[in-house]
Amino acid sequence: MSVYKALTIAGSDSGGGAGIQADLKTFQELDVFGMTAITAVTAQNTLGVHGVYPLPVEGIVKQIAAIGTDLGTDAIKTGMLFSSEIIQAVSEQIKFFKWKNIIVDPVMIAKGGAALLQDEAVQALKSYLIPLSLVITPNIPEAEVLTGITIKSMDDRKEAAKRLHEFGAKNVVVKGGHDDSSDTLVDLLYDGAEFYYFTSNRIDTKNTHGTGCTFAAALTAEIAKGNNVQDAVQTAQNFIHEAIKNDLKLGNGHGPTNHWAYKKQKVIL
Ligand SMILES: Nc1ncnc2c1ncn2[C@@H]1O[C@H](COP(=O)(O)OP(=O)(O)O)[C@@H](O)[C@H]1O
Ligand SMILES: Cc1ncc(COP(=O)(O)O)c(N)n1
Repeated sequence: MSVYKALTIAGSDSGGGAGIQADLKTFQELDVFGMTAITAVTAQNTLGVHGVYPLPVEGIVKQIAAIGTDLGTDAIKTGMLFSSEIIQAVSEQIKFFKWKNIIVDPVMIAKGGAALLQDEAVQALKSYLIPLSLVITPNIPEAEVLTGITIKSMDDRKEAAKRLHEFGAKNVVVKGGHDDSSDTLVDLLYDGAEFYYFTSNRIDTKNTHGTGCTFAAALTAEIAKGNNVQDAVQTAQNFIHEAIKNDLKLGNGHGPTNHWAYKKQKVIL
């Protein structure tokens, strides 16, 4: 039996719904062996972020090197990277180990508004990490910050996707969760030649903590298993859809999604 592996380089969410915790749960559900390099510890729950504690860059580099010099990985997901120093160091490690299947979720702001990326680090994302990515998965506000394009329509989103491709991302997914103009939700994929539209029904819930992390982790797991980007985006959308639809109703604020739901529903079918 082949064991496929994925490494997540991201922040820890003590509440278990986003960050490293969401990534590991998603990898496990999709039959991929998960490994971690933690960039920052957050004190967080469904009500918000109560503290952010970045790790020393040396400690982050050592975690990545520990994977690179022994276990290896089939794909990497990056999430909360916090500072330009961390982004540079992570990018150098990715180049050093010649890793290719890099999925960049350009995490900037938590749902409650707390900054998970310093403002000056946006340029480092563009200069160092995005050019190494196989797929970048911004939500609409993140795509706006990265490109400077105000996104009001699908044409604006396509323009932003093209710009992100010019920055060096081989594939761009501009996710549609923040466009509440319709009940149909569209995640847009651009591969440098064509646009692909992945549609789903919008679910009316406040429990969307960690949706972006979970979507990108599912995409990473599918790439780790050797699937192509289009199929991986479709599975990621199916995974997050089930996770949101079958929410767990935990906590008093924006609750986590249900990482068990996709697999359970597949077993029942
Ligand atoms: N209310 C919702 N109903 C169904 N799917 C959703 C909903 N909100 C987000 N999604 C899906 O979750 C994923 C993350 O979307 P988005 O909210 O745009 O990103 P982020 O969580 O990074 O802000 C996307 O695949 C999107 O289609
Ligand atoms: C450690 C960490 N990483 C990422 C997010 C973004 O999650 P969301 O999907 O809620 O925007 C988060 N809240 N915490």
